[in-house]
Amino acid sequence: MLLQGKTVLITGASAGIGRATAVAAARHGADVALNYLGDPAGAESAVREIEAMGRRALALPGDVAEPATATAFVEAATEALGRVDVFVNNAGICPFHAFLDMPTEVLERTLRVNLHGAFHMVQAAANQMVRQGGGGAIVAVSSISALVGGEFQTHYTPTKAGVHSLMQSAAIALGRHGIRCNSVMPGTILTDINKEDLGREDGKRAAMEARIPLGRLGEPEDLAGPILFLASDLARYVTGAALLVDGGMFVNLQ
Ligand SMILES: NC(=O)C1=CN([C@@H]2O[C@H](COP(=O)(O)OP(=O)(O)OC[C@H]3O[C@@H](n4cnc5c(N)ncnc54)[C@H](O)[C@@H]3O)[C@@H](O)[C@H]2O)C=CC1
Ligand SMILES: C[C@H](O)[C@@H]1OC(=O)[C@H](O)[C@@H]1O
Repeated sequence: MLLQGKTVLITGASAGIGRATAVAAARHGADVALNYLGDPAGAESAVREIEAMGRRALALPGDVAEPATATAFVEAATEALGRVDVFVNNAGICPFHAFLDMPTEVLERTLRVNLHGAFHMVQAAANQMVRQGGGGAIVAVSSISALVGGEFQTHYTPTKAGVHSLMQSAAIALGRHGIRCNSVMPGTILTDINKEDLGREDGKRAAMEARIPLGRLGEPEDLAGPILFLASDLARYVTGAALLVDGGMFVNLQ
């Protein structure tokens, strides 16, 4: 039990990595507040799964691109669950698009959800942790894409580098309050975000798989362990760090 009696808040938790992490946190003894957008069925099924383990859970809708969502989420979660021990910034989008004709609205939406959303959410969670005292842990879902490029991700990869950078700077700003800030960098994980891209007929999925020394694409549950480790006291002296969770894809140059 890594998070016995702790309260964990997670954004984008109705599906994929966020949902898997929410359920795993409950399995490790935490009560969980889930933010989501546009998928009430996914969020409610996660709540039921968590409650079946005897933990408390609540799902709150909200678009992380709106700054007001952050304070509303943290306030509602704190009122319902009492405090915020762990915050996981996970919500994100990746609408694959070519660079030369990237629509401004696609660029701006991606920046607002992935980067501005992360900033406002982390700030709101950190303020609650400072108010209540006792420290805390923040884990952001960055990406291998913070380190390497993608032809159809010129709007997306800077947001993932930005999230990683946000954790580094926040680690300095919040260390005096006992709040640790780290990021995970997933490789390619099978979720809704890339279902269409990996289904391309030019063999994209096979090409990605061939780069991975462990021989398979990731599953959402592969991220839950590393995120919970960074959130837990096992990582009590880890802050400002980034953990690649990619089956070895990044180091596989040749
Ligand atoms: N799947 C992958 O290969 C990788 C994913 N990531 C990151 O992992 C995070 C989670 O993505 P996945 O689980 O893969 O995708 P997903 O599409 O399964 O889950 C994304 C979640 O974020 C929510 N969301 C999207 N926009 C939102 C908004 N404006 N406000 C609130 N919630 C919103 C969705 O409703 C969903 O619950 C993202 O930040 C993504 O960039 C990073 C590296 C690799
Ligand atoms: C959406 C992509 O398939 C996924 O997201 C990332 O951050 C990495 O680029 C993965 O391949």
